[in-house]
Amino acid sequence: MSSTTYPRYIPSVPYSDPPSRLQTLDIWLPRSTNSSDSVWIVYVHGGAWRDPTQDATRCIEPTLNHVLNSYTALLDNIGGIASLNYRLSPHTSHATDPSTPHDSERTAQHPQHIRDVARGLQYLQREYGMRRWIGVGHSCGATLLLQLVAGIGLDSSGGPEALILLEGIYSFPLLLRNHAPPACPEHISKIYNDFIAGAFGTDGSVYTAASPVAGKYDAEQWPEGRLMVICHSYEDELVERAQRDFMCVVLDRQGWSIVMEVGDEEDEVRAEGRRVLNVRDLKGGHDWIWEDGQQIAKLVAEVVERLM
Ligand SMILES: N[C@@H](CC(=O)c1ccccc1NC=O)C(=O)O
Repeated sequence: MSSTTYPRYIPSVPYSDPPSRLQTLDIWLPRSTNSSDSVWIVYVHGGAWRDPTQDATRCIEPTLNHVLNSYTALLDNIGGIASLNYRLSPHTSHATDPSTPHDSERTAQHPQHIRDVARGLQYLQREYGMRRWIGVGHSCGATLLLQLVAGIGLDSSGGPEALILLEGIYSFPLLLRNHAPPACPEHISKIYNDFIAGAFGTDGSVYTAASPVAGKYDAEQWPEGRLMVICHSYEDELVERAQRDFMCVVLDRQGWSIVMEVGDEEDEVRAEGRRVLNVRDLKGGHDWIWEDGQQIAKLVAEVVERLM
């Protein structure tokens, strides 16, 4: 007879019916039972909605190792850690793994990505009793988490208590404008146009409506929201600071209290009804941030502690 031991890692769990290759998630459980107060961490990877080399397992691994090795006290408050895959958009020019037109896992278009993410979260709520949770998203993973709480491309939305947003894309029109010639070389501009068109089609009005900056983040739309930590590194060579600045303006207008400094007394998320937006600078290049994972683990530990 086999007994289940903890901590327990469960890879590639299908969350859809019928199951499919990328409608899966990885779960890490610290123990067999959870108190209803415990918080889940849900990671959503980036890769411009199309990069086959950025998946749920690989992208959370460095962060997960830091959490498990360096923040062990934290685990008492964590119900589980999950990392989501979602179906991707085409990437026919990928150097090592180009997509083919008949691969239904790699021909997705908005709102399929966000609907997959929402389905994955519903699965965790249904099958693992996930109640309280914190979303962590890198690049287009940050975009997807804001679309989720704003209900962009969804019939219903469901709420994390906090979001950690890393090097995210929040306005598609601004991203394309900031990567247009002559300031940006033609071949680079084409990459941005290609992945936005791959993920959202070629109708520019969709870009505006689907951008997180067009969403609502007030207490009516997202009642569970208490804390957002929105992060950017000046060394990010792919997503520019203006994306974060634009998102902060939108959140400020919708009643979020911006706190720039660590340990500022304004930063009191325990106060009833307070919605705090922390703006943080990270170090390192766009992908190095998740490849290294140390800064992400530290942020996760901090946010869990502040919510408890
Ligand atoms: N590695 C990606 C590129 C990528 O991820 C990216 C490029 C520019 C700006 C943002 C990006 N990723 C966001 O999720 C690709 O293969 O298309």
